[in-house]
Amino acid sequence: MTEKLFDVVIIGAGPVGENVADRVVQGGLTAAIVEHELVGGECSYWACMPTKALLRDAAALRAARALPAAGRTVTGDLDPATVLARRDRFASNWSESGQVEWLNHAGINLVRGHGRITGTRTVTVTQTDGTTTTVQARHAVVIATGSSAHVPPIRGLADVAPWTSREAAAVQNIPTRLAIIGGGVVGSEMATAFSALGSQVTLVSQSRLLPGVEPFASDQVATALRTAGVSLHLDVEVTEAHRDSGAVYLALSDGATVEADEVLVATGRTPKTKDLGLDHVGLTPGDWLRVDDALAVVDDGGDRVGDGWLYAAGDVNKRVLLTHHGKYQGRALGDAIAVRARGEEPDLSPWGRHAVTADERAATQVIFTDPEVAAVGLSAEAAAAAGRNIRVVDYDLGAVAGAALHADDYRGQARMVVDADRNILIGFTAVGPDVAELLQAATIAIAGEVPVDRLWHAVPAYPTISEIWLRLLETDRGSSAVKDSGRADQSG
Ligand SMILES: Cc1cc2nc3c(=O)[nH]c(=O)nc-3n(C[C@H](O)[C@H](O)[C@H](O)COP(=O)(O)OP(=O)(O)OC[C@H]3O[C@@H](n4cnc5c(N)ncnc54)[C@H](O)[C@@H]3O)c2cc1C
Ligand SMILES: NC(=O)c1ccc[n+]([C@@H]2O[C@H](COP(=O)([O-])OP(=O)(O)OC[C@H]3O[C@@H](n4cnc5c(N)ncnc54)[C@H](O)[C@@H]3O)[C@@H](O)[C@H]2O)c1
Repeated sequence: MTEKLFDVVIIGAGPVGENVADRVVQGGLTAAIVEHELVGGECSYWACMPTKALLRDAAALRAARALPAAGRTVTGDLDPATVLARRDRFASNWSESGQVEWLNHAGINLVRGHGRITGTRTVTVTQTDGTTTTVQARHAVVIATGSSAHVPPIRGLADVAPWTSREAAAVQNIPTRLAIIGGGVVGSEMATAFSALGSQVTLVSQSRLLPGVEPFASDQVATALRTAGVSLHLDVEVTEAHRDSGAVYLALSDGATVEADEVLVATGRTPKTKDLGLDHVGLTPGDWLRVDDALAVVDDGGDRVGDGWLYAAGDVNKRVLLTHHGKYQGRALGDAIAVRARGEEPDLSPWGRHAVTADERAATQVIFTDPEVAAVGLSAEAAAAAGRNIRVVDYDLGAVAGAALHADDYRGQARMVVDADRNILIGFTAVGPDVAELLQAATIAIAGEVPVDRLWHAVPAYPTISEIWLRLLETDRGSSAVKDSGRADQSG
């Protein structure tokens, strides 16, 4: 057995673990990162990048077809093989060499193998040949082990060899018929992608589509999927699955049966904490890790584990299961650990240098369906449930001149949620073609707590889709209802 000593030990070299390690090293400490699969994690090889590559060609095709002359130049269909080849490049052909090179360049020590906590500030790493290395941390151990697909206990499901998001993201042969269980972000994006790539898609979900976003956004995505030929069974459960002569059959709670060639399970995530040695620190293996404001791991009573040497960042702490928020946590945490190692206190006040305030107040997400959904902060429902005194302002995006110019028959909607007591924005959602890039303006307004009256002076350029801001602000002041009356305002 080998023994090693570093200032900080991080378990998991996904995007979050890499960011923690980078900030720790930038702060003058030594760091080891433990990885048992590919350096780069889920996002790089089976999630964000490959899935967006599966979706991008179809979005470009739709954009061209929404214009009369450009649309006439598009005469063929998507070639799945070419799309998959580009997807392979965006998954780095499942090679981690570039990421390992980056670790070396950043001065981060890679320890290969499966990490388990075996004592105070101690991680034991087991290599595939069974040899072990004990890695001791002077200051902190950070768990950044991420999450994997949750497969629900539906009778027969495990026996039909269901796909998870991994098999879908790395698909080599597009199935003729694809059934999807789950209508969240993964289910909706995969339905969009596989339908565009030629599969006949049937999606079954026990809730409405995209239950986490404003209902008007889910409705528009559901309508578009149905128009594209996707069969949606919403608010319905799958009661049983079986395979017969190659085909998969799903029995639904409303009596219907779905027949497909493959079935994708997209019903949420489970934390990678089962075999992590959590029992050595009094926690239950398999649970999500609870953390406090400093991202220190706490027990059920809210007390820090040990004397506060154990932290958790990214998917595994269940705060926000998104790469960019996990990386944000990783930057804050890495810097805070370095500050503490110097004997100083981190700034954990709201919006402070080492706080992760945006997780609660300004979490951002783009869902790359067609139309896209872009959301930040609170939905109207979540704000009301939190007891906030709010104003909700809606506007038809298709009535904005820039949007009408962008695509014929542009359909979309935007909503801002205003804290009526403080007169600041606390939520924004847009649904429509190419709304992703609208999000950062809303994010800055929310994180900056910019008074709505000052937003009047952020004048959007004409004719861009960003003029939605002017229209929302006018509507908030009650001054535009007559002028636009749901038609494109082409006068500016
Ligand atoms: C299909 C899909 C699409 C997505 N698309 C997006 C998107 O477009 N944008 C977005 O922001 N988010 C997206 N996400 C979410 C995103 O993938 C995750 O939020 C992100 O990967 C979390 O990063 P992480 O570092 O916490 O965990 P991971 O990326 O899962 O990395 C954890 C790492 O830890 C390693 N590990 C685990 N246990 C051990 C152990 N005991 N010892 C050693 N190593 C270990 C794993 O092998 C892995 O490399 C998507 C998710 C899915 C499923
Ligand atoms: N563009 C992006 O940012 C992006 C893309 C993909 C995934 N992600 C992240 O990955 C995570 C996982 O996504 P997900 O879609 O797996 O989870 P999710 O929690 O977003 O959605 C799960 C869906 O499955 C349904 N469901 C659960 N159990 C079911 C059952 N037994 N039968 C039928 N339906 C059932 C739920 O009602 C819900 O609609 C999310 O947190 C998401 O943010 C992000």
